[in-house]
Amino acid sequence: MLLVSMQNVEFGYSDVPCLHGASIDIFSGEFVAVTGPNGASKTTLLKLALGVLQPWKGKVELSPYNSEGSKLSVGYVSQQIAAFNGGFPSTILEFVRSGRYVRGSWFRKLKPLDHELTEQALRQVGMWELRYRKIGELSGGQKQRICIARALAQQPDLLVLDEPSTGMDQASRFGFYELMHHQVKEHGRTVVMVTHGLTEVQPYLDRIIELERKEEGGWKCCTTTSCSGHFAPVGS
Ligand SMILES: Nc1ncnc2c1ncn2[C@@H]1O[C@H](COP(=O)(O)OP(=O)(O)OP(=O)(O)O)[C@@H](O)[C@H]1O
Repeated sequence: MLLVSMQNVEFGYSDVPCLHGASIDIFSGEFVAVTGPNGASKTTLLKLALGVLQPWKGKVELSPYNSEGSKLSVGYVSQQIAAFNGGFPSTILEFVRSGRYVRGSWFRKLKPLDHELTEQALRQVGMWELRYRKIGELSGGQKQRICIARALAQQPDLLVLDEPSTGMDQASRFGFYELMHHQVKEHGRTVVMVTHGLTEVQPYLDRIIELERKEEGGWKCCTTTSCSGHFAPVGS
């Protein structure tokens, strides 16, 4: 099922264009990487796909429904984790649990399932033991993990991640790729991830979307490459 469709999109900031002729499709149940050099408009592409930005020209459609016909839920982890400075007052547990409010009203009472999914997400990213720590005291890689946990706790149909493995050590990165692969293959989620570490993650992917500079005037366009997505976990 087609979740995101972008056709011939043009976009820029103020009157400076940065994306030209961008056409991509994202299907449910795919693990897709978006790659390209710094400033190639990868973040911009994600924001357009999610409807955060509106294209100058062309068409962007985000399906309102998932493959089961329910309302599509989207988890987004942005690049801006530096916002959690030393004074950020929440604990890890409170922050990740707050993701559960995204499913339903902000004023509803949390149920046992909400606590269960919060714990599960924190365990998945290896941060359960640190759950009472203040966010402002965490390292960059730890902050990244709890942002991922908050998105996972929402059980999103579509998970959109902007350079999520930044600040993670190598072992953590591979654990993270495996976790995302599992989310796609076992839970039917769709994962779209901006990355600069393509070589590492490629065995886990179904597809790569690449942003390239166009020769005439620095405009960008997309090419897509299919991958095997046949990563086999150790012991399988
Ligand atoms: N809010 C903004 N206002 C003006 N220009 C912007 C804004 N955000 C991004 N840009 C410009 O748009 C272009 C694409 O930026 P974008 O952040 O999408 O690139 P990126 O591929 O994600 O980069 P990186 O790999 O460095 O994170 C860049 O030239 C950037 O300077």
